[in-house]
Amino acid sequence: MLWCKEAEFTQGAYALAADLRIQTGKVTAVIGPSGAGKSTLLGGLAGFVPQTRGALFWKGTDITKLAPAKRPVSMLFQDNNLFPHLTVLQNVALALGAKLKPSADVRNRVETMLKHVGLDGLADRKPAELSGGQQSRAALARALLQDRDVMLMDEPFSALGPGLKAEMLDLSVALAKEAGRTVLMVTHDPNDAARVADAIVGVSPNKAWPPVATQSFLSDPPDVFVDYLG
Ligand SMILES: Nc1ncnc2c1ncn2[C@@H]1O[C@H](COP(=O)(O)OP(=O)(O)OP(=O)(O)O)[C@@H](O)[C@H]1O
Repeated sequence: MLWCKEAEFTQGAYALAADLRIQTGKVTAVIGPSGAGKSTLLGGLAGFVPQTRGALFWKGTDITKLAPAKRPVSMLFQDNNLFPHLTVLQNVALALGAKLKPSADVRNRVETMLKHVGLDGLADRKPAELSGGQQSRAALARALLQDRDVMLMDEPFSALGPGLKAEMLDLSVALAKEAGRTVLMVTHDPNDAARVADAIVGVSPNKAWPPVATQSFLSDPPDVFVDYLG
């Protein structure tokens, strides 16, 4: 379980309170109005946004003070964070702490993962030689190879067209589940949540609410989200 115990995450003048528990191995969608604090929540869990109150536990271990790189968390962002001067192989191999000339073993592991995400044969291209969807796949491969228990997705596919966005979301969730990950994904689309999420964390200004089963949240939303869901 990922437990935000009476936590507060703060960016400048903005503070988000979160007192909630996320179940291990489940997919949880994070939804709520623009500017409410969804990215703040994920950034706080990843350790990029300062935690100013409370504690954060993963499977009973206090990770509140751990630096981002030491947390059991991988993150997929909208900009993919691929290094333009590195090949796909080198970018993805970074997940394994590999140097610029990966060993044969690392190359094998990366190429197997590239096959999983549909990038077979593209290991030696640079990011600029890939389509937007292929770049997303490379970032997904890197996040999956990182082998961290929790995968945070902050709308990584929102720049893609609707069909590809849905396909990438489904692929990410399927592969993350296969790898036994716990997934938190920000989305603006309740249909995404309905399709892939077990539960929904609603974020209203300054507060992230405890998760509610997806169907209950969508069919009978908590009062504070009724207007947002329309
Ligand atoms: N670096 C920062 N410094 C100060 N305030 C910030 C910073 N980043 C975000 N904020 C503020 O924190 C609040 C929450 O922002 P956040 O990006 O978490 O919202 P969001 O729900 O993810 O929004 P969106 O759906 O538009 O991406 C906003 O009021 C925003 O202006």
